[in-house]
Amino acid sequence: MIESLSEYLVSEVVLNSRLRRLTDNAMSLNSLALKEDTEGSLLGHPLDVYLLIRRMAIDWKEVKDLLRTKDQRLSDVQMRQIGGHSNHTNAVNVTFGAKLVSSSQQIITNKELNDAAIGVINLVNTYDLDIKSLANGFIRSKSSSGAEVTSHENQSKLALNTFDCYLIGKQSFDNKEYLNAKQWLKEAVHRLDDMTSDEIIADIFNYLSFFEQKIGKPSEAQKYKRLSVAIKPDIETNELISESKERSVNDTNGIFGVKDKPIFGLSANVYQLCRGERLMNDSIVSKLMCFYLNTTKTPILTRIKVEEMYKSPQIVVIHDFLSEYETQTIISLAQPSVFWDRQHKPLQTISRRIGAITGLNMNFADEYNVIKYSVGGYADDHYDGYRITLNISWPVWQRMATWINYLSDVGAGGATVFPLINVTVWPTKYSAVFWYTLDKSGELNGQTLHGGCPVLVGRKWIAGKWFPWMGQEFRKPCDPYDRQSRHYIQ
Ligand SMILES: O=C(O)CCC(=O)C(=O)O
Ligand SMILES: [Fe+2]
Repeated sequence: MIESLSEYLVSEVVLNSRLRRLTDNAMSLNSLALKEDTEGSLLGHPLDVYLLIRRMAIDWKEVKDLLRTKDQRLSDVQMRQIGGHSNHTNAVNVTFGAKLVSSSQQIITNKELNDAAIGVINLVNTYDLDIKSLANGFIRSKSSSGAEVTSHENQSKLALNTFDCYLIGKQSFDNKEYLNAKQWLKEAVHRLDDMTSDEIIADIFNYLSFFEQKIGKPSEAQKYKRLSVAIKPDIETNELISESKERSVNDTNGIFGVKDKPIFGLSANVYQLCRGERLMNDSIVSKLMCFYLNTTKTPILTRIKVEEMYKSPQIVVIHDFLSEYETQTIISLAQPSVFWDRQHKPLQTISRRIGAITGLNMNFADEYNVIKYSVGGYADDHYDGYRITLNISWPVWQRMATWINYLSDVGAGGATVFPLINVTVWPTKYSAVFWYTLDKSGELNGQTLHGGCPVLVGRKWIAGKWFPWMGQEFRKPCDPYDRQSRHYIQ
């Protein structure tokens, strides 16, 4: 669509500068998005993703309107694909960025724009990002322990404008994150220009007046109110900013600025773990070891580097497990995302190594499940098996263990976290993480709850392999009367 519109515009020579600017912006963002699909490295910044969606939602609507008034020939211009992303991989996309990519049939809707704003808010909350820096295109954490991604390549190509900060501020308000909302709206004020509509300016001042009133600064509130009314005399006053807004503030037990809505996970420590804070007791940490695995079972195994992340239930990271060739093979075969690995030679070799390390029978393992997370993509906390009790029959499809290969490095974020035992596993290309979900008794180990943190910068590719219970009874026999023992690798 962008290309056909552009051709049309060039031929008409009736362009005004506004139209030219809008199309130029969209063209450069569009080529960014297209490049991303083939090279996998662009659109790796939250603002690039947000801005692309905004351009599609807002600017194109404007282009369309401008053209309509100029020339009815717009109807000849095919409103075809946005972004041209039809050949995206079939891998699961748990992300607001990917939503854009897959919704190529239609003009992006306001709902998608709001989702993009929510994506930005989620990242701000999870990684405790400094809003001022982010609005300027930099990713910087407020706290010293948080994500610190300040290198040049992690700066967005474009900073946010008044409308963006206003939209994200309003969305934060709806999420009851009032302090963040206020900060976003202040950023909106800093960016006011003659492109901003009076409607929006008045609304920003109206919100700010409301915030100042709430935190007990009536004179500041008055100041903003005057500004707001000067622009739009008929604007609702503070007191009337609407019943629902008033009520939603009271919902937070009167504490102004409380973040009461986790985006994923059940507990606050999920966020801390995602940010890389160390929460594990020193006494537990001191017992964790790194070692070379000795096995004579297969000659392929020479030096397998194992790092214990937790003792019991045992969670281990296998460093440098895959080669570049093996990694690329899995990624290229990941269409469709589930496939039989037995036909591919490199995959057979990988399987033999996994079998030798874990002691599991690979003939009964699931196929790889390859997942690509884009910026903002995450996996909610979950167990890989079902909670069942011993008095009911043992389903053979119950999952017993999980192996995850990390197929990429991640610019920032994207850790795999176990919030109940304070374990953070950082995704590093070529490495793998492994744990048993079931104890020796056959019961699910309640401490293996885990999730994937939102990707902050870049991409995260993983290939997961689950092991159903069936087929492992001779390798890892269970004992329903042993309620203490766990399974271990080898
Ligand atoms: O993305 C992650 O790090 C975890 C994914 C996961 O737990 C799963 O696919 O079952
Ligand atoms: Fe999982």
